[in-house]
Amino acid sequence: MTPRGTRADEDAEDLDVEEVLALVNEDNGHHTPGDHVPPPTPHATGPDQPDRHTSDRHTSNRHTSDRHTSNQRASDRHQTDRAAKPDQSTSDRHHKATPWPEAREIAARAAVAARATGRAPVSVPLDAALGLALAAPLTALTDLPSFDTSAMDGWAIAGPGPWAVREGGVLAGHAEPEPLTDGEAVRIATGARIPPDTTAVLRSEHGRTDTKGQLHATREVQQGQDIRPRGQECRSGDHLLAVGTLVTPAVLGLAAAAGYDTLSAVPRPRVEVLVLGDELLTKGLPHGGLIRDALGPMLPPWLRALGAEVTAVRRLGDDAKALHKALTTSRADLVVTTGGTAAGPVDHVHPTLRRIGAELLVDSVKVRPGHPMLLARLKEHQHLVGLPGNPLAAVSGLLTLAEPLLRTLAARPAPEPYTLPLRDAAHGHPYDTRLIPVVLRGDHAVPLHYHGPAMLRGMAAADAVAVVPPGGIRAGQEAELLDLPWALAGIEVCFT
Ligand SMILES: Nc1nc2c(c(=O)[nH]1)N[C@H]1C(S)=C(S)[C@@H](COP(=O)(O)OP(=O)(O)OC[C@H]3O[C@@H](n4cnc5c(N)ncnc54)[C@H](O)[C@@H]3O)O[C@H]1N2
Ligand code: MOO
Repeated sequence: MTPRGTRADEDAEDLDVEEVLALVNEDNGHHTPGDHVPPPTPHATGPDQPDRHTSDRHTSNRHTSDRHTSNQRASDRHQTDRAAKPDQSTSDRHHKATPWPEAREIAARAAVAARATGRAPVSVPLDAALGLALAAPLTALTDLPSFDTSAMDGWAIAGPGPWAVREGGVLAGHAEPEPLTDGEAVRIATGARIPPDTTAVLRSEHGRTDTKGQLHATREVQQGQDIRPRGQECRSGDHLLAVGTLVTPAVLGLAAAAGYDTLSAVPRPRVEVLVLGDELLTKGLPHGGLIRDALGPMLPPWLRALGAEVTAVRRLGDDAKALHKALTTSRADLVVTTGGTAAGPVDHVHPTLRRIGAELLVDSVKVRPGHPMLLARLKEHQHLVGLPGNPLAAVSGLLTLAEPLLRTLAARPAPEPYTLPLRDAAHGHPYDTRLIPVVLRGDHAVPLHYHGPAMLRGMAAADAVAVVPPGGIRAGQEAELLDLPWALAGIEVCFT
């Protein structure tokens, strides 16, 4: 929604005065000749500045780093500058910005409330249940195995050998065979029912028949060997899986084996995507100031990988009326907008939310890129995530707000947090969390270049995203990592 020519390039985020100062402080004055460092100017943040360092809930060793301390000094200096010349509008925006970890918690909590009141479990055929969370425990509907089963191809035998071999044989799927008598054997296949009074199964490679047709064991036979007794894995009524278990391919297999045709599951949250911006093309090359829409193709599969059912992707241009109508008529659990979150002349998201009386739960986040992202409650069970238009900023909004919200609505388990050392240093923002695409190489994460807010080049090559706390991370220092939904499983099996 950026009217052409009205706004400076946001990639200049990397030249933000706060950050340049932080880098200066990190270097402790060791500049190479010709370094250009802008002089301190009146700072663009609000009077809550000193609290920022303590309000972020990253690991404590990061907070106590030298870098942090030097940033604190930079912050103190900014405080003085601000006192001399406050900027009210930007001050307000920074003042209300939510720390990154807290924004994620607010998104998850909003979904807990919506899920508790608004989302009944559904009964889903097995072939449609992949990726859903179980809404009822999986309880065995049968014994498994449901009959005594041969574990091997060979002979069912009764008593000590040699054995007289009965005519015919028993195959998997046959009805219950006639009982054996002592000294008798019958050919049997893996998975076939064990005849009553069988004492063991002799594998085909462990038996030989003599010229009179008598069967001899070529090694010692143990009572019950290679018989899978009925109920070995579970008895009918046994609890197999808990409520909330993610339905994976293996869960589908177990459910089928245990007798299920349908599963009671938490439905996928329905998500509608509204792509805003008159400047967007859906095909061909950029021309005449128009650019390709990168978010329309990227968001639906990403949202599906996060557990959503994408019910519609609509391109609304920069049309406040159309946005108002779309928001007031949507029946989705979550509306995701792209662009229009800032305060430009055609940024209609905030005015429209005000107009419809939506409650802003998060109104900008202390994260780079993507700080103008927002979360609003439209109705009791309906939320809106406003993603900034810059493509990597939109990814940041997905990871920060949409992921915890959708995961919680879908009742999926939270991923286990994990860290890896960064191979190279990652510069941080002085006050905000920074999200940087990384590739995983051995036991290190390697930060990628091309992570400006308008760029997807780094993210498209990434395995994960590193969470860089205020002040940055030194080479070799551990960084929290967020997995991308396809990185571990591969795109075809990320349960979309
Ligand atoms: N005066 C200020 N201007 C801006 C601020 C600020 O704090 N003060 N924040 C900047 C930041 S940070 C971001 S991020 C953007 C967020 O802007 P919007 O959410 O209003 O997004 P737009 O202005 O509509 O677009 C921004 C940028 O992204 C391009 N875009 C939009 N949609 C798409 C899409 N679907 N595919 C590809 N590219 C898209 C759009 O053309 C713009 O270039 O605001 C800054 N401004
Ligand atoms: O710089 Mo904005 O942070 O592009 O999201």
